Amino acid sequence: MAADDETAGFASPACLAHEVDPGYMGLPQPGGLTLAAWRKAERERLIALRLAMPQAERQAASEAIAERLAARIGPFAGRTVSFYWPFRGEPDLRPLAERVWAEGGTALLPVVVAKAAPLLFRAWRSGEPLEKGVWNIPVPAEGDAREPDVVIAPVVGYDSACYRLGYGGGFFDRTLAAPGGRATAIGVGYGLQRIATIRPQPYDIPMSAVVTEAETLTPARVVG
Ligand SMILES: Nc1nc2c(c(=O)[nH]1)N(C=O)[C@@H](CNc1ccc(C(=O)N[C@@H](CCC(=O)O)C(=O)O)cc1)CN2
Ligand SMILES: Nc1ncnc2c1ncn2[C@@H]1O[C@H](COP(=O)(O)OP(=O)(O)OP(=O)(O)O)[C@@H](O)[C@H]1O
Repeated sequence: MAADDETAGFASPACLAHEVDPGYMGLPQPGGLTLAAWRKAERERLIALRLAMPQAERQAASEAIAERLAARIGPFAGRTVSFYWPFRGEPDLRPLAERVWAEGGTALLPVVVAKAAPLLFRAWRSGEPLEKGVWNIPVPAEGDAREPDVVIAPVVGYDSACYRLGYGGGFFDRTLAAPGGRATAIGVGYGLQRIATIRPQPYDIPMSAVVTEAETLTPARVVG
């Protein structure tokens, strides 16, 4: 009854461990997998699903995503928007990066400086030199570090609360959590990458929106 529900003067229990996914502490999950093993298996499954999409479908979806993104972010003039060099079947948004330049904005690409460190961003426009960075990802060969106003983050998986599952490096989470960071993060992916929950952890930062070919999802509601 009510008396049993009383917290006896405490605003919250002394230990919040029960609110954290047991996998975060390395404990086994109900399904028998640790959080890390579950995420690894989900990543492999979702990347395979994405790669199985026919190229023409990925292309059409990329164009639809670009349109939704432009509507969500624009106008671009005077703003810095970070993109990414697509791999493993990620949506190709490079034409949108060109549009950002054409409309007076600045497109950036992320650079992995070191594992377990925040990303750095450099301006890049089609035709400018790239070099191979960590994991052979092409990155701008030169240029000062720039601060993005908007970070477009490709998802491996996402859920209805706009949490993003990435490749497991924690790069975007660290970048968004870095002191002085003020970027708006928008996740992008295909609808087939949606899962019931990414099993968010204390370090996971929700995206302000996730844009797919079919919808623009925000943590509170679907806006279009
Ligand atoms: N296109 C694109 N560029 C991007 C990102 C992205 O998600 N997409 N990133 C978003 O963060 C950063 C790179 N993040 C990455 C993180 C892990 C791996 C990777 O291949 N990891 C190995 C495992 C490494 C390990 O366990 O230490 C693997 O998956 O085999 C690649 C890129 C910056 N650039
Ligand atoms: N702000 C942070 N500070 C320190 N460690 C962090 C932070 N964010 C994430 N991590 C660490 O990074 C690791 C990977 O995180 P996670 O599984 O969320 O990666 P991801 O978001 O899928 O990867 P990515 O962003 O590279 O695509 C976690 O083990 C976590 O401990």
